[in-house]
Amino acid sequence: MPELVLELNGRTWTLDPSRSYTLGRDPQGDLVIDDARVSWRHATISWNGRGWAIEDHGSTNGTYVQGQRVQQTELGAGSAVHLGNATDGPRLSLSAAAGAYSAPAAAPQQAAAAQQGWQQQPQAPVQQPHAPQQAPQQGWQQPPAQVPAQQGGPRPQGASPVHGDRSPTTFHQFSLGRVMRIGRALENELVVSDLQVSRLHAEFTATPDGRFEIRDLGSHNGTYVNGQPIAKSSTVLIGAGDIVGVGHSTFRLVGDRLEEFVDTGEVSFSARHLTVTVDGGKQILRDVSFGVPEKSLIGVIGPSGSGKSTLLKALTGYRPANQGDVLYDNRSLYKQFAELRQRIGLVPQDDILHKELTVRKALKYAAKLRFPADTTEAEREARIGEVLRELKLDIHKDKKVTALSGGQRKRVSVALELLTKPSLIFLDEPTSGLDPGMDRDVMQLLRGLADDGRTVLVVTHSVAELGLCDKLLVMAPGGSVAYFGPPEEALNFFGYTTWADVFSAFENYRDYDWAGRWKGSQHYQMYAADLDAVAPQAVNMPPPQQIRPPKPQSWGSQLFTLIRRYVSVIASDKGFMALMLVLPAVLGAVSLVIDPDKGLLVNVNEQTGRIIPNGTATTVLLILVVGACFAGAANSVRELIKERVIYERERATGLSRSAYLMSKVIVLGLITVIQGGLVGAIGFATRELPSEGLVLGSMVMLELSLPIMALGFTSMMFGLIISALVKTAEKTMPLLVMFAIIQVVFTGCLFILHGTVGVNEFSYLMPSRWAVAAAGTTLDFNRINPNTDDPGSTDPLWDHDAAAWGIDMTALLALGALCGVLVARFLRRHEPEVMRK
Ligand SMILES: Nc1ncnc2c1ncn2[C@@H]1O[C@H](COP(=O)(O)OP(=O)(O)OP(=O)(O)O)[C@@H](O)[C@H]1O
Repeated sequence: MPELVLELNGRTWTLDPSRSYTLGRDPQGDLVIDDARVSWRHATISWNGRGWAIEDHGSTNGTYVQGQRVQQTELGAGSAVHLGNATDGPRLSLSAAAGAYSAPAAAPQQAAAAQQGWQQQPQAPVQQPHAPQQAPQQGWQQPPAQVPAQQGGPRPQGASPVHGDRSPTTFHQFSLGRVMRIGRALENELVVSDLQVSRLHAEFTATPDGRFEIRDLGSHNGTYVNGQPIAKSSTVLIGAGDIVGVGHSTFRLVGDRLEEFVDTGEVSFSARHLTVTVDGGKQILRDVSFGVPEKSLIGVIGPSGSGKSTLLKALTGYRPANQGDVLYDNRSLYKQFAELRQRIGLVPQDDILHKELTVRKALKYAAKLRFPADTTEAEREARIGEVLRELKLDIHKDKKVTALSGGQRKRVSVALELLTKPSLIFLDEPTSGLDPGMDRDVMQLLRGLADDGRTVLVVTHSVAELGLCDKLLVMAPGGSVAYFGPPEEALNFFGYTTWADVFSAFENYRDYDWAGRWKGSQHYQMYAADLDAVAPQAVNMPPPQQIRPPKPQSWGSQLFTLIRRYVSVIASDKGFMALMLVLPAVLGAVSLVIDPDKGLLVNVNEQTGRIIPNGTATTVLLILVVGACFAGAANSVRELIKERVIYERERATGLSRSAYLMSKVIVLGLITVIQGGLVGAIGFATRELPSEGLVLGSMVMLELSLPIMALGFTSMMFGLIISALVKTAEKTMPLLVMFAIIQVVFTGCLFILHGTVGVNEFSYLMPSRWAVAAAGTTLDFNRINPNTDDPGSTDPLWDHDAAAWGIDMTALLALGALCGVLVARFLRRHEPEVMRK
């Protein structure tokens, strides 16, 4: 095979045709060219079977042969190539090798290069793919060869890079007229061992007329073509260059072969010109660009309000930037959000765990919600075991999350995100509130995660362990970049000895042009200039229906899991359970002290035949109604706010809003209805009641208790509204008290509402009004509590007939349903922006 000798800056390499060579500023590349005009991964030189060729990887400043910018061209002895500039960019001269290729010959050159400061990757043994065997009768073939996905591996002829300059992991050969099914199950022609993939996920068909199709087989996590999801069970034609995504794998057609790329996490990541503008035109993130190679840990620091959280939201797509792009493995995150979102893990500042559960249970429910419905319990358990071992949590797995230290708890949050093997992990202040030892522990954990083949970005306030990061991004007031580069050079860059000084400078010179200082620096030239050279572009996200996350589980299955998890959480909190019983019992019992010997019947003066108002009945009903209102609302008022962070994260991973809400309504509804029953049973048990009800005949006590139970339910729904509206849990208590007092006022027991224009109509919005009315129809409230100001006038809501009882109950429950609709709307406000559909 013909070798080529490459000469650059007076040094020479004998190129081996069995591998390719990456050129660029990336220290991990084969030929490292430290020139700002050269891109991080600029180009690759490889033997294509016929000759040597150079291929540009979309470099900013271009690759030039004979003064012409080239994308891909063949090279021969005597060729000269300039990188970054046609005339004075670094020049590669190529000449024929003197003798036949011999592997040892390369070694001394490598050693020499290393001594001279040139970094070359050790020449890892690379398996050359064998010529694929054509076996049409057998249909699809298993891969003829496994090629390690690493830089510098051989690339098949004619293929252009899809994922940076990574090489395909595997090739699959196929023949016309055959079908190749992809899935997790062993019976597929192409088995993908990835829990994100359904057992029978999709199938490629090579039609007899030479076209190729991909058909989704009703997969849980979706099949994607060029980052866009295809409809469930639909078929789409694919052509050369189209990328089909299935779980962590992507496939591309090259001739009659299918190249498979498996995302093992070792992918590059960059942000270009990210700018976020809020209503009113104010920019809160300004032109942020940075990029890192695979396996990087990036620290982000900056003073309060410098846009760190905004940046995190832009990078994760939670709140996409208005301008710029985020490139994941050279693919646009925004354009291909539907597919790439599944590769992102986000650990918010607050723990995304139910603290009452044990570590294992918390992970079990998370896995059940995030993995496709067709994963078995054993598969999920196995993955949980792997993650627990990886994060050294297996000894704590049966402990409740509350019993763990802050650092361990953070580990569990990370473990939860790692379940689905994300390649990019973002953490928002994971060490806030931790002592210095735990801070180090968490940062070392992140270092390990990056080293194991992931890109990890951590926003932090703690500067003690920044040295563990590969790169540091310092944000300046106003949301612009003040520095990006190695952490050890950062203080020097700012000219201070401590970070406290740097932050003081940010504070004292808020209007200083920190971004201008950064852009005028050498560090900028070295670490960000080439990313910035691409013109900023406006963000055009696909329509919301295309970026909706797939629902790995059906609605019913999500609901079932959520109910089980919620019941587990409640069951593990014995104090709460006891309170739920004691509260209605006490509220019911206090009504017994009110004129204990008096009943709830109409008082008629036997001599005169006139009706005497029965104050005991109105007071008892008032107390029971207030008890039910209070118990119902108190159950739910903290429910959504305390789980908001968990909800936000789970919503981004495909949780259904309505399934979530319904799980709360069912569990809390059941609890409040039982509590209402208890309040009614205690309150009415010792009282003299009418002998016949209007609807349930002799079951008068039940007929009277049903409005109390329904009131408990509707009050619980009001509580959920409060919980969905407030920003902090502390605000719920005053609102709960306010709600209960308003209910007292509008019961109709304290003053006559009927006939008071405006007030009466307003009272129709109050659940207590309808509950008192429904019980009042049975007790005949128009006679128990007659309108003395306007004798003879009666309240139609209190009419002593079954129809009035039915209307009152319907109105009460309809109010509850209306609250449900409102809660769903308010919940939407707390979802990642891309989820608000
Ligand atoms: N939706 C919005 N509308 C208007 N201004 C906003 C909005 N979101 C954030 N801001 C403002 O943008 C700036 C950056 O906010 P951001 O939360 O990203 O800062 P931060 O660096 O994360 O701060 P901290 O360290 O305090 O969390 C702040 O001044 C904030 O008030």
